[in-house]
Amino acid sequence: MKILRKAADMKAIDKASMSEPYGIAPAVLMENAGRAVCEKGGVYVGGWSGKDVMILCGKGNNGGDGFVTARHILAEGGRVYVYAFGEKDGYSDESKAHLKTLEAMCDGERCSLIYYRTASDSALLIKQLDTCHVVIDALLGTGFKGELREPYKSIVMAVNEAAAGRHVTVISVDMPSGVNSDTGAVSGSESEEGSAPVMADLTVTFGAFKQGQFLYPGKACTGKLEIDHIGIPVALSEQCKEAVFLPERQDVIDAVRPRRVDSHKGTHGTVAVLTGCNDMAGAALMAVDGAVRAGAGKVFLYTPAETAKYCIARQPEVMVCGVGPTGTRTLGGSEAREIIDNLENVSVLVMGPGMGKHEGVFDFINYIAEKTTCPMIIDADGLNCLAKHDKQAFFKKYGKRTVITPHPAEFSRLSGLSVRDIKTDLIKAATDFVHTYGVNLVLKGAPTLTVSAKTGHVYVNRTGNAGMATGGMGDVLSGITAAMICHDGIDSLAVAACAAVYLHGAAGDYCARHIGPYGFTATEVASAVPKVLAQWDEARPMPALQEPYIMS
Ligand SMILES: NC(=O)C1=CN([C@@H]2O[C@H](COP(=O)(O)OP(=O)(O)OC[C@H]3O[C@@H](n4cnc5c(N)ncnc54)[C@H](OP(=O)(O)O)[C@@H]3O)[C@@H](O)[C@H]2O)[C@@H](O)CC1
Ligand SMILES: [K+]
Repeated sequence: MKILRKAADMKAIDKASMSEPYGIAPAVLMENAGRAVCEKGGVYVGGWSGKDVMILCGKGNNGGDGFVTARHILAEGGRVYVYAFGEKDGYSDESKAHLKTLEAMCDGERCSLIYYRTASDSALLIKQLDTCHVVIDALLGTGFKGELREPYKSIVMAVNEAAAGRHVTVISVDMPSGVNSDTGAVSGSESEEGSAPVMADLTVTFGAFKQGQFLYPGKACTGKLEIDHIGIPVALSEQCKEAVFLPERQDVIDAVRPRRVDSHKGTHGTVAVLTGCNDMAGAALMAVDGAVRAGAGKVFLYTPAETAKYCIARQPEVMVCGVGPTGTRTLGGSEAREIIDNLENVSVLVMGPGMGKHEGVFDFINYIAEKTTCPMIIDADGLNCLAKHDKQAFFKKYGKRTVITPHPAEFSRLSGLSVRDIKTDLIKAATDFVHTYGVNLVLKGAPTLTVSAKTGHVYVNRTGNAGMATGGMGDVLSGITAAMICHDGIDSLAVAACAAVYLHGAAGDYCARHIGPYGFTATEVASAVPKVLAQWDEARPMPALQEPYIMS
């Protein structure tokens, strides 16, 4: 599974590479970084020969990578215009060494080096932009934070205009300048006069992916993303204490193992969805649909007697139980007491979707939690009611066996943070909450994050699309999550939730491909789940029991 890093992690890895026992010279990592940009960038632009390339080098080590890139592009037949924004003496030793070599190669024809100082340098730069084919953005990497300052602000604006108007290709070194590598926050979002970040066509990153390349809005600036390991020792790049992971398709396929051929419905768990109110039967039906489609062995729906009328026979595979006497329209404490004995053999509970905002919801959930021991998924109205009660006490008792699945507005109510603050540093908001309350969290959005209460590990999901930004998707996800918790071979709530989120997004992607970019429904996403599972089966080697030599 790929690991996403922060700037501080990269600094520590960089330092450890240079220290005992490895002792890699800093100039070597920089050399490898610059060479990687030339190689991967060359493939992207169809070779450097005959290309005019502007290389913008900032004051830090990102700029140093730019000096090396220039030398390699030159060797590949490109013409380079290098702008250095730092003072010669202000660069790090390794950047200085590479700058010195580049300086010796300048002939004013194929290689020019301009120390950017005044407005006249800016005029020259903007004029040269007109004729360049490619811009290499080595202004700012992992060292960037806040808002772009001048002169970068005006230069980045000119580069973006050239890219939009003249189709100049922009290749960013490590990070698009103006994107925070930890949070994905971008320059220009805080004030109207702020400057937008570089909009890269390609970003070549080093050693590890950075968190900000996978979080919006930074993700939208990154373009195609390539990685080069630049010779960092594997043991260092694989260290994963408190890591943020990027699960890939194969990771999820490995976790969601195929069913045993001799399995039966008892092997695949019993899901009880306890939810619904008044006439809000849709959310409950979509939650059970998610559980059925993702393979739960048996699915029960316990819903108020009045709601049950709409649910019975809508999905014949589901056993619908109306709770309370005729006329019961909500679930509260007395309804919980009525059904508790039926929940003895349930493998996982789902509560919250379409449950309503009345006071009884908390009594219901609290009583069920107290009298059961199985995993619970709490979503939507279940979360809104917890936000109003003593969530600290609730999660202290039940957090470890609970998965909560809020969207940002629900998470805002739970955490007390504004939606804006949550989005400004999504990973911090999510991990702080899990550290405080000790509950497994699925924070829905683009991207959805899953955080494990047990390990603190964060999983950033890559599947899904904007067509899924519509009602009912979260209800379906809660059902899929329940089925994944029951799935034979998955023994961690966080891994089950992470697999469910990936599967749900992949089913949404299937719908976007086969139905349309949007306009598909949550029910259609649930129906696409078995199709994605079939694709995963095709990607696996044949199960041992079906191999011909055993059959004969
Ligand atoms: N394994 C590794 O880690 C390796 C890393 N390598 C490379 O090093 C890069 C990290 O280098 P780094 O630490 O020198 O930081 P970097 O991104 O050049 O920026 C520092 C400069 O940014 C400036 N600045 C900050 N905010 C600003 C703003 N808002 N607006 C304007 N300026 C702003 C800040 O200025 P100051 O605030 O100090 O005045 C300072 O001058 C990394 O991304 C990768 O490319 C490779 O060489 C190989 C191995
Ligand atoms: K950059």
